[in-house]
Amino acid sequence: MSTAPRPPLGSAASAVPDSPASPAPEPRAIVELDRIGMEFRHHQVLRDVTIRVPKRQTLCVIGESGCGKTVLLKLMIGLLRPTRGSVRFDGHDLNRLDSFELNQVRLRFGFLFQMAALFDSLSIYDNVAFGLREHALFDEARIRRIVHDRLREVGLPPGIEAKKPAELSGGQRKRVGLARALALDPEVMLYDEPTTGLDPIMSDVINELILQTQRTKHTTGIVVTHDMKTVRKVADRVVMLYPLPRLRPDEPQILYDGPPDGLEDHPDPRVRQFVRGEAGERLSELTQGRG
Ligand SMILES: Nc1ncnc2c1ncn2[C@@H]1O[C@H](COP(=O)(O)OP(=O)(O)OP(=O)(O)O)[C@@H](O)[C@H]1O
Repeated sequence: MSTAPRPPLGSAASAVPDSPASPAPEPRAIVELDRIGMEFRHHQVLRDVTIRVPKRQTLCVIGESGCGKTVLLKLMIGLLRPTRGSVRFDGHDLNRLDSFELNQVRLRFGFLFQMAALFDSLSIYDNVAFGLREHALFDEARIRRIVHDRLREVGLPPGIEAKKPAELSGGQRKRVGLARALALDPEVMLYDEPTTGLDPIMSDVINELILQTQRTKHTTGIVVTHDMKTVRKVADRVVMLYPLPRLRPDEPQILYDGPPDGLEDHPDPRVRQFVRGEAGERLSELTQGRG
């Protein structure tokens, strides 16, 4: 058995030369979900969902609580395997990768979790350095520079490095989480409800940082959010999912896929109600135990 280190996964699609006669190609998708179905012990959460995310796009995924948005993010990085359909990253079918290759793919993602998910017992410095050390890519002097730079980019002073997460505000913890997610220069950033629990000003700071990341680092962004201000500020495109229990079997689960400015006056009242935050029939449905 060979013990030689394997080269990093390359781009499968880039190996295909462009034909000079062919029309301008569609921007290449970096993340592709193709006819995904997802069930947990007979509880079906996603049905026949297809989403292609081109490089550098910022996609916001919206929809009622429980419709499967976080599951979608986990499928994209292979933390969950779909019951049906395929997930591809930069041309590679995640289902066909072994654990080494899947790890190589995950290195190309940054993930800002809902509650920032910092390690309480570690200092802020060690939290941001964690992934850099785990992957043993750099010496400590280089790690120190990267940690300083990332904390500065998210607007946190150097004095914060020695503190523990419990000493920080929610907004500061989110920014540390972002600094950590950006430490390895990811090509794709996944944000799971990045502004939940923050005041309006701090929410806007986080939205600005998402925009800044997209503009200066040219990352692809996938943002799961309930916050329509985030959608209006950062999205190039919006996908709205609907909870399966409230759909007919023949209805598509994606109610909307398009630019953010098409949401407000969309013909489907379920889309309009969601973006305007109107309860509509929901209160009576909930009181009748149908929600
Ligand atoms: N590992 C799991 N095992 C069993 N069920 C799961 C698992 N992960 C998610 N689910 C179920 O899948 C459904 C969708 O969950 P998900 O977290 O994706 O919803 P969401 O749209 O992100 O909701 P919210 O907006 O409230 O965060 C829920 O009913 C949840 O209970």
